[in-house]
Amino acid sequence: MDIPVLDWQRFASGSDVAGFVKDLGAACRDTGFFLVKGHGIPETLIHDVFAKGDAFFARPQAEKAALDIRGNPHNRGWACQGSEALDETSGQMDRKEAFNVGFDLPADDPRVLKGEPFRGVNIWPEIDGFRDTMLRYYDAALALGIGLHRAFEMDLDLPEGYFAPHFSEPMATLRVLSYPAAPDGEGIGAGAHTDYGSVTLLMTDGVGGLQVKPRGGDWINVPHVKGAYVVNIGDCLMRWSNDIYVSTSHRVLPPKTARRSIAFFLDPNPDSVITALPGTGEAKYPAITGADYLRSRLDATYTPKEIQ
Ligand SMILES: O=C(O)CCC(=O)C(=O)O
Ligand SMILES: [Fe+2]
Repeated sequence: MDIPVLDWQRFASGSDVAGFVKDLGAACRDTGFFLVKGHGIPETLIHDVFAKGDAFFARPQAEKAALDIRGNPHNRGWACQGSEALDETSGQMDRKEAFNVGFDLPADDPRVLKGEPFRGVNIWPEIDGFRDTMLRYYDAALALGIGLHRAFEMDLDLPEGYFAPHFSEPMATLRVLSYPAAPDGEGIGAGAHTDYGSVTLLMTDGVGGLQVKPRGGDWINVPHVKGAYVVNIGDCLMRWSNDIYVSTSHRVLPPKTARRSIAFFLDPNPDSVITALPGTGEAKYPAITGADYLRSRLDATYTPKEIQ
């Protein structure tokens, strides 16, 4: 078992579409983890997201607390140290903090006014260029995630464009993460979990700690390839593909030196109905909307603690 490195240019340039789709399909069935290089997202943009994240995490607690995610019904804002346990069975809280940006809508959007699930406005710290950088990155990562679904649809023998209407206004979340140095090695950076959505695009700063546990195997380190995304299949796509693709458990060990990462979780539109894709056989799971599925998973992750 290994984690392959796939070159997106083989698909995007049209030079080796069939070969890329075959390799991608194999990875999605094996561990659901692969690295993607040649993605075309500018290094400078990635650098800027890290820098804006650093600037935010360095702000005083009181300022960050005004953006607390626990007061936000739409999964946006700041998740402080000790607010989350990705492994909700471990009794251990994750040693990390994070900031979430969701699908951006104006305050007067009718869905926002009606309070539809996951249809909220983003909340922003007062940091020059923060909003603009995050939204530019959000759009670039979304385009790549949608592109990957074009390749999934070829691999799964779906009609061209099958996934597009499910990702027209998706519940995608951009999340910048900061893991403090933990030289004591105690606890966990991010507890063992599978991701909830369709696909996750993860960029790290190269500090180690991310591990994956293939089915029937032991924990292995995810290799770092500079500039490449770590991409993994989430539970929603596993369910949607009727278990043809797999999501795999992963975790982040407490790092010796401070570690940062940028996760982009691509979930479908809230009202997308997730039911076994055509041609995948008898459905193993009942149909569920994207919003109901994501909500059920998020509720398990956050503690019911009140905001202090
Ligand atoms: O920070 C990382 O490297 C991975 C984080 C992760 O797996 C998650 O937030 O779902
Ligand atoms: Fe994850």
